[in-house]
Amino acid sequence: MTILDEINNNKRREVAEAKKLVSLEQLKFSPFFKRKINSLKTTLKAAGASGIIAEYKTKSPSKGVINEQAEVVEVSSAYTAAGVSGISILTDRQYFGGAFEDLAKARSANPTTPILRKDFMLDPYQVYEAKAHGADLILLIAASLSKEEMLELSETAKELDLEVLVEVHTEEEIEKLNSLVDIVGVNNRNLKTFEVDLETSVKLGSLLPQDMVRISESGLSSVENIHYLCQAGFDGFLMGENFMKTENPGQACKEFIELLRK
Ligand SMILES: O=P(O)(O)OC[C@@H](O)[C@@H](O)c1c[nH]c2ccccc12
Repeated sequence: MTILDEINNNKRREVAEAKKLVSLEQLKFSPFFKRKINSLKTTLKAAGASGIIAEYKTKSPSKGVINEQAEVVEVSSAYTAAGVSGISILTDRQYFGGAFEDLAKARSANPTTPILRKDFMLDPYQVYEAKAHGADLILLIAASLSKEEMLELSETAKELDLEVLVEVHTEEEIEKLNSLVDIVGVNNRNLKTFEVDLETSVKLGSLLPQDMVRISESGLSSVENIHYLCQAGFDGFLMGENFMKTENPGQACKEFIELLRK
């Protein structure tokens, strides 16, 4: 069994429990259901966009504890002030130390920044959870879902006016895309082995539909990485650990974007 299988099995149990505690109807009472979303697709294509999507993540299966003292409102607000194009908030508690409250807090602190709910989505119920806690977009990991499941989850997202980011890591997974997908993310990290290779982005990027907004995810740590991927046609760059492993992730992000703009 791979770590991804393990995470997904745990997620199925969590979702079954959550459904017993909070019904879909109850989730719909959240005031966040009434807000209009901030489009990541739009901010990534805007003139002068940094393209940086900064992630809030305190631990991970590949690195263990990354940051013990970070505070989500402080970090996410600093990310926005630094000029990010979007923010990614981990909501998986078991493996990534995340929480729904982190998402809701980041939302309230950053009313105009696009925010991704980063989790392992397997059930339409989770799309409602994302909406109820203030997300603008959801992540669908192609390695975990069939083409049919991806379509069903994409349809639910569209019903709730959420954007859909699909993560791919292999050529075969590109076949699972559908017309409701807003953004494709190429994960440089193999979720089965944790190995990171930027060439994954370059190779799969060339196989994606030309007009598809695309981002490169994981293992990015230098301005050179970003320039390289920009030349390969990428519009966005998802960075977590590089900022979160520092004492002041917001400041690290600010300095990075300043360097990028030089
Ligand atoms: O911390 P990094 O190497 O900069 O990576 C960020 C992000 O890409 C990574 O956290 C990630 C990519 N896809 C995921 C799917 C689930 C959880 C986490 C992820």
